[in-house]
Amino acid sequence: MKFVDEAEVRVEAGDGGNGTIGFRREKYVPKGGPDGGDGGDGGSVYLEADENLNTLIDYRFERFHRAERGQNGQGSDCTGRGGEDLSMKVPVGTRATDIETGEVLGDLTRHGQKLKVAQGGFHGLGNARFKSSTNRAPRQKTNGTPGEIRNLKLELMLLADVGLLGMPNAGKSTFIRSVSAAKPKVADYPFTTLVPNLGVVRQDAQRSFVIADIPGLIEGAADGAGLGIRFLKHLERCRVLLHMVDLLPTDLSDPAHNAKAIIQELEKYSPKLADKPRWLVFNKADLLLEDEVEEVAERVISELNWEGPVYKISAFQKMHTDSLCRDVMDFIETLPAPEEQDIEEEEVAFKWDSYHKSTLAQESELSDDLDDDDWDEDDYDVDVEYRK
Ligand SMILES: Nc1nc2c(ncn2[C@@H]2O[C@H](COP(=O)(O)OP(=O)(O)OP(=O)(O)O)[C@@H](O)[C@H]2O)c(=O)[nH]1
Ligand SMILES: [Mg+2]
Repeated sequence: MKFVDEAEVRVEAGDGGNGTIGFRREKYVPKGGPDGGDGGDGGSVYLEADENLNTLIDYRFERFHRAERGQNGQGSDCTGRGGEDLSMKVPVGTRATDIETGEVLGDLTRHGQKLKVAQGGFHGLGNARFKSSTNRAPRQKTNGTPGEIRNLKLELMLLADVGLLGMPNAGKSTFIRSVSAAKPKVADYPFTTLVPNLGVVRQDAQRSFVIADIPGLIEGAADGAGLGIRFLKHLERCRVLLHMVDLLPTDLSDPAHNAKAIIQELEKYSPKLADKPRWLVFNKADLLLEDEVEEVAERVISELNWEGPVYKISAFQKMHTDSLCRDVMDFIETLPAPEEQDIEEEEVAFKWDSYHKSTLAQESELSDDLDDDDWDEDDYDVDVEYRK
């Protein structure tokens, strides 16, 4: 099955219910006054992060999602029922973007986190609301406002602490197999990995980190060569990148050249990603004599002008992999905790926010302007007494 990490959906919040015009008509209660109730608010649409999901594939097949409309108001001051909200479950790590505006509405990074993506319409006001000292029998009401409609792009960003970067065949999947319980396919041909894999590396009962294995990059990836660079977005939130360099590529290509190509593609894709902490990891050290490993590594380091951390491992034979993981764990722990973005239940800009205020303000200006002569014959000199 194809791994789906992107989906486009249309979300429609419910419209607000309309207000209604009504007057109390009851035996022995002459001129009972206005009693048209307000409508109910329309339901909003939310995304909710669920750690039990790991793909957006369902949203490929079900594109339309609608929350309930608010009911209209009724007589006897009955307010219409509010529409039910709609909650759409998405995997942790999903980002929602408005396709029309390009605005990122938010990232769902924690289980249970909710993000409002379409605001339900506001309820309309019943005529009882428009009663004032100058207008005892108002015939105004307002309609509910339409619910928001958005076309959303959902993208699943894998949340990994560590990202593996490198040419095809460098041994990225072999590495994640040896240090975690993840078992991605490993084979001696390029582009074995077609979809990103995540593995959890456990140091001890309390300490662990998540590592992401993504498909290999090749020269020209930024221009679409190979599988392109679209998978690099999975590394955007990693804290450290491990750049895996094959010490002895089977195609006899030059490790230094390969390493440079990867760095260039990375810089082309995103300078921000290229600025992330990055460690150089030479792999397949078991294929060479120790001196040869040193020699190749030194040459690559000097050609890259590399000054960062360097490791020489054999993913296959688990040589020095434990110490690498220990260092990664320690490094992650020294970093400040990732900023807790307080985006829970974040309100998205809602154009109707001032709707009620402005209609009521307008109406009260209007009724202030009314002369006594304009009074409806239903009007009273005394306040209407409401009795049931
Ligand atoms: N001798 C030796 N072979 C290794 C080592 N690591 C990986 N290999 C071999 O190299 C080949 C490629 O390994 P993968 O782990 O599939 O490489 P990859 O980087 O995930 O490749 P793509 O998924 O195609 O990008 C396989 O035949 C592995 O068995 C190692 O440390 N030593
Ligand atoms: Mg692989």
